[in-house]
Amino acid sequence: VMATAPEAAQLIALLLKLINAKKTIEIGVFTGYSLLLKIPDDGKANYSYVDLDRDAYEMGFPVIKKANDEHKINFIQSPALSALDELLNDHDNRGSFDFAFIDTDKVSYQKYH
Ligand SMILES: C[S@@+](CC[C@H](N)C(=O)[O-])C[C@H]1O[C@@H](n2cnc3c(N)ncnc32)[C@H](O)[C@@H]1O
Repeated sequence: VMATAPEAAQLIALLLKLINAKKTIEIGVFTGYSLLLKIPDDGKANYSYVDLDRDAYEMGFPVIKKANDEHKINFIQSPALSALDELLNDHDNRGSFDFAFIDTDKVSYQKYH
C-alpha cells in the first residue's frame, strides 16, 4: 500500500496543528496527500514535495489544483539525498523546517537525518 492510512494522516494533522507548523517537507510523496492540505496558506510554497517520480506528481496534480493548493508546493523531482543536499546549500533553509515526513525507501532513512 502506497498511501498513508487515514488514521496516521489524522495523527500527522494533529501534530502539525499542535506545533503550528508552517514550513514542511515530505520525502516520498507518491501522488501527494498527507501533509499537503494541512499546512496553513500564507501564499508561499512552504511545502517541499520530494519524489523521484514525476508521473506520480502529475497524476495527483489535478486534485492539488482543484483544491487550489498548487502555489503551496515546491516540487523537487530528485532522489531524496541529493534533494536534501541541494536544500542545505541554501543557508536560509537550515533549521527552517517545522516538520518532516519521510516515507520513502526504508533502508536509506538513517542518511536523511
Ligand atoms: C509510500 S510512497 C509515499 C506515500 C505518501 N507519503 C503518502 O502518504 O501518500 C513512497 C514514494 O517514495 C518515492 N521514493 C522511493 N525512493 C525514493 C528516493 N530515494 N528518493 C525520492 N523518492 C523516493 C517513490 O517514488 C514513492 O512515490
